[in-house]
Amino acid sequence: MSFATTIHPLPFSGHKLRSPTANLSSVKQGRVRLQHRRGATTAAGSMSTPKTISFATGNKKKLEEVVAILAAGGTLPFTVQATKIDLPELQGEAEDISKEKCRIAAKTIQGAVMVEDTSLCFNALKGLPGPYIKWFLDKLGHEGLNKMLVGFEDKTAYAQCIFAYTPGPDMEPVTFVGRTEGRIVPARGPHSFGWDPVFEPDGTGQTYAEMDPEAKNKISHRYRALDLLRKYLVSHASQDQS
Ligand SMILES: O=c1[nH]c(=O)c2ncn([C@@H]3O[C@H](COP(=O)(O)OP(=O)(O)OP(=O)(O)O)[C@@H](O)[C@H]3O)c2[nH]1
Ligand SMILES: [Mg+2]
Repeated sequence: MSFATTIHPLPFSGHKLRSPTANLSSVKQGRVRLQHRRGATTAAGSMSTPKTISFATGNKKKLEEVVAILAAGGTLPFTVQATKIDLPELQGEAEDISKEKCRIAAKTIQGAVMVEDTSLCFNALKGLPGPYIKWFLDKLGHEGLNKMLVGFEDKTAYAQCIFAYTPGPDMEPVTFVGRTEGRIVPARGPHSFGWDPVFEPDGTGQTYAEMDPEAKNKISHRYRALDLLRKYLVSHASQDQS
């Protein structure tokens, strides 16, 4: 399989995606173009990777990281298009949540789509808050997340990202799980993204919030899951570009 080695990350809607102050509405329908060149053979029919895949999310920070991770990862034979959708916060097991978000997004978009769902799992609490971290963070804040573990010696936790991808509505999504192990600590670093200040990945001595974005994007739960999805999409890409 041979794909071009050049990558052409185009800004999501007029460069605004890279700005921390970017408005979500400004990234609607933004895109990163990752160009391909001629290959040799054709991959499997209806399941081959489409030329354009929507990344559906309502979270601009996720979008920024996904763009940066894909742009750093080399050539891709498809274009990723950011699509702002208010996806429901579902209940259940993390993988089922991600799949269902994907089905809903594919039905809404009527096309190929990827989504992700992120969990923050405390080992002392057998994986909770997990996919419900959004509400726990919202209601309790960083201090409250720490207080949840006051009665436990075990402060270890893992950040988990599950990407779900489908080539289109009516097709079963496939999922890709990325985990980063760490522990919950009192908040350190800028408060620019969710629970980043209270999660310290193992072996780094820094919270996600204290790390350079490039450093986070090399070890993060999101990077690990997206790397698996990227490899899947590349391996399923049609190489017949003539
Ligand atoms: O500090 C953080 N570092 C991260 O790397 C990260 N990734 C996600 N989150 C937050 O964890 C919850 C997941 O919920 P979530 O997956 O449903 O996301 P969401 O509702 O914001 O977007 P989406 O569902 O439209 O894609 C939400 O509060 C997100 O803001 C993060 N916080
Ligand atoms: Mg959500």
